[in-house]
Amino acid sequence: MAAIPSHGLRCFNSHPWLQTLRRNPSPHSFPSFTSLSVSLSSPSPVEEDSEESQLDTTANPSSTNNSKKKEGNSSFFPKRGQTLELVCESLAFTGKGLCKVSDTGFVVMCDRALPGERFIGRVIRKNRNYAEVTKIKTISPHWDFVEAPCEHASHCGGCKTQNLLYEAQLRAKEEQVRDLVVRVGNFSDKELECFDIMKPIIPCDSQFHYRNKMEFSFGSKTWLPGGPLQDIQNDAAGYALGLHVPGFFDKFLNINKCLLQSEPANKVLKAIQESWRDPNFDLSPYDVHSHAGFLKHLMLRLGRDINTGLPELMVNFVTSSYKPELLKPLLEQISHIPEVVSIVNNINTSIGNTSVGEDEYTLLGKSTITETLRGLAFEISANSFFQTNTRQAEVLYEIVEEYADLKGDGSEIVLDLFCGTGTIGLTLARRARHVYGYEVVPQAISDARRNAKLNEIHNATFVQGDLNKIDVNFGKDFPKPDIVISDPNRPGMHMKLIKYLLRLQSPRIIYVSCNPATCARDLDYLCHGSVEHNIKGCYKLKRLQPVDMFPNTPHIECVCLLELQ
Ligand SMILES: C[S@@+](CC[C@H](N)C(=O)[O-])C[C@H]1O[C@@H](n2cnc3c(N)ncnc32)[C@H](O)[C@@H]1O
Repeated sequence: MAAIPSHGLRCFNSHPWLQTLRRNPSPHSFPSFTSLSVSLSSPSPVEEDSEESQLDTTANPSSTNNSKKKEGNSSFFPKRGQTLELVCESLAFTGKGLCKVSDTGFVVMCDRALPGERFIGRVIRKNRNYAEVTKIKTISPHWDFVEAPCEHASHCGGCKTQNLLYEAQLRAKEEQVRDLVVRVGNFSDKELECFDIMKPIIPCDSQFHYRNKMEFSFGSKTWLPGGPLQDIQNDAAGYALGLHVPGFFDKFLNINKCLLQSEPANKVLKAIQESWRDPNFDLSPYDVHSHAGFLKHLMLRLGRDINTGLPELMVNFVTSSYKPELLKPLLEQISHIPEVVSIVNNINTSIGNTSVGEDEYTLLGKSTITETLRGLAFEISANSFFQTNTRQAEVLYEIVEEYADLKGDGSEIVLDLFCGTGTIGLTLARRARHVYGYEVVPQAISDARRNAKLNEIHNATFVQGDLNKIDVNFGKDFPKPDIVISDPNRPGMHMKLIKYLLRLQSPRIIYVSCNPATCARDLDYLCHGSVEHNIKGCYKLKRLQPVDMFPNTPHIECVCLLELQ
């Protein structure tokens, strides 16, 4: 397993602002996790200003800053719509650029501002102790600039850091994890360092084409970068098939090719792009305002044939009703592509934006695809969770196995919480007495059970259930585990589960996380407790391994090893 040298510590020390923020937590310091997450979870999108035409011409940006200097640090708070000249100091958690207003130190966050970049931003949102701006003009570029290979890179919500050198992306991610573990998790830099807890981030060998699953949305209005919405309703030329414009549920950037997904997936996307607007097909995109229209999402998922190792692709059309005859012409365009082995149709009649259907029909080929991970075969259906970067998932699971450190004599019990299709539990089952997996999605549980059979694993039990709703009876159906694996999705663990784990006192917990902020919070609860929640921590953080599963995006994965004190 390749690891790059630890940039984190070096970089951390070379950023005096970060030290200052920690030493001097003032109202103008870095936005707290809580305030940041509030603003993220309840965004009130403000239209992005379009380029310089929107610039406040009555005051040049530097004079704006100068006039504010006179007001003094404590009273400085920018107004909505105000323009500021800013320099991005670092990438904060969620991938936004963190800037400070000169002299006042007031913190401003800007999407797509990268470290070292000098730019003019307009205030679009004010939070308790920081503001958010939209970039309207770059004055000088960021450090570590590289040309982004994708034409959509500067607008698409998928890749936000494509034009940042990969080593700089890794450095920033490592810094963010360290920062959150210190600020939110209440671990000291010293203990992370002295006890060799935090490991250097593990890079991803492929920075493109690494995603095995992409979900594109159909929309009735294409958004063109820098321009107004193409408001030509009912005109197929204005229809979009692509990704959401960041922060907007109703604007779509039309995408013909995505560099994060595989070549076979791009072949399918191209074939559909070239045909779905054909008026003879009578296909309409679903409109999120009027709730009229048929096509909602196109999900493309890549696996491999477990015998030949050849790629196999699932195409999932999510539609608002079941009208297979309408999809027929599209099927004709893609069924000849050799990698396409499964075409399914999820029917989602809700007005929400989700791609999970209430009903699913197999229109062509198989209802699942397969993939091989750490020597085991897995069947994956359209709506089951499966790690989206297969190669890096192998790296992640190898770390989990290392941290689990099973004796291999078949004496130990493993509890796999948030087990998805059972991938982690099944890779450990070979060396355990029994694995118990819990997961909320019924389809994932059936996949997990089928996967156990497929691999002739007979010592694994998978149970469907909501881990946010456990009661005092949870845990009565299985023996006390020696090792708990917990791999929640972004919101992290519910307090009920934290309390259960603190009562359970299993010797070892391996916490796999795709959100370092909630991970840091949960580590704090498990290790230090919380007066507010009336819990006493009883674990010690032994290892924290960040893994880059998602190059060119702000997402970070971590594996943490906790031992009972
Ligand atoms: C990050 S995935 C991990 C899956 C699996 N460990 C893996 O590596 O493939 C999180 C899983 O938690 C499940 N999940 C989310 N909320 C849940 C809840 N409240 N109770 C149980 N499972 C939940 C999701 O369906 C998903 O399969």
